[in-house]
Amino acid sequence: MNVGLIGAGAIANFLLKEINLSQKDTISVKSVYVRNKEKYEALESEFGVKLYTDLHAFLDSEIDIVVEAANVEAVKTLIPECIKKKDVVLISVGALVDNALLLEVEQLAEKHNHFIHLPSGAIGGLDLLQNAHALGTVTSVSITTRKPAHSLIDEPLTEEKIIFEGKAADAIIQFPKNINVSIVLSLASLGIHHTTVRMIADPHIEKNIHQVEMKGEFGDATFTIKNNPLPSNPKTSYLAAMSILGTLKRLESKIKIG
Ligand SMILES: NC(=O)C1=CN([C@@H]2O[C@H](COP(=O)(O)OP(=O)(O)OC[C@H]3O[C@@H](n4cnc5c(N)ncnc54)[C@H](O)[C@@H]3O)[C@@H](O)[C@H]2O)C=CC1
Ligand SMILES: O=C([O-])CC(=O)C(=O)O
Repeated sequence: MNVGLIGAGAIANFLLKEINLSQKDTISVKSVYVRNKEKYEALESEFGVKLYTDLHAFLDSEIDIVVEAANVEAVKTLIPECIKKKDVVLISVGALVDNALLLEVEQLAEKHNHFIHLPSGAIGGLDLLQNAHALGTVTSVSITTRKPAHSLIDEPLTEEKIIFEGKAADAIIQFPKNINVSIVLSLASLGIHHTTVRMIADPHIEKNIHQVEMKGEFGDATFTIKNNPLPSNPKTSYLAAMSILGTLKRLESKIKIG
């Protein structure tokens, strides 16, 4: 499977390194869409990829699937065109808080017979949640996210501080780089207006910790994920980058688990 990447930041570099240099399987990154070619030209020789600044040339290059690893704005502006030509993997899932965009990409995917894959990112348990909601009987879903204070706010803290309490729909607007996980969690069951988010800035931790709680007719479940940060962007968890690779590997596999 040939991958076209959008973005050349922390997650994109993880994927370039792990897929093109370390992995010995059938996945390969061939093309990278960037806004500034000069800035990233070293990637071409380092990873054997071709850089593009023209979206259509990127989409017409030798790729089977587009992986977005940029930001919510890039999803809004680029993904509707991408989905007309290719399957897409999105990690800046927060963009889909915009219902008009969600409907647009869903309809385009239907019309052009492509798929939109939303990796679990920095959390887990989405398989369980979707199963538990197969009859529409999940009744509550919440996520408490605790991150190093400096990842979330500029204000210096000596003690932990709750910086957000409310619904996922509002959390992602206030923290578009930090709480994409709440939107994939929302899309997996109760939606952005019924999924509860609490965010805590903690000056005493190094990890990105997400606690997900769900209840319904199935029973209840709690997951705590203590993520190591990605060194090149500590706001982002290592697992979030890995989840894209996991999604790509599952696409290749003939046995689908979960
Ligand atoms: N779903 C999840 O669980 C998670 C999602 N994320 C999201 O993943 C995305 C990428 O994260 P990182 O790699 O850590 O961020 P980063 O800031 O290291 O890299 C983003 C890159 O995208 C580039 N970019 C921005 N707009 C672009 C555009 N229109 N076209 C091409 N390139 C563009 C930037 O120049 C930058 O190099 C962010 O939106 C982040 O919020 C991060 C962690 C978890
Ligand atoms: O990486 C994480 O721990 C979560 C994150 O930034 C996001 O969901 O946007």
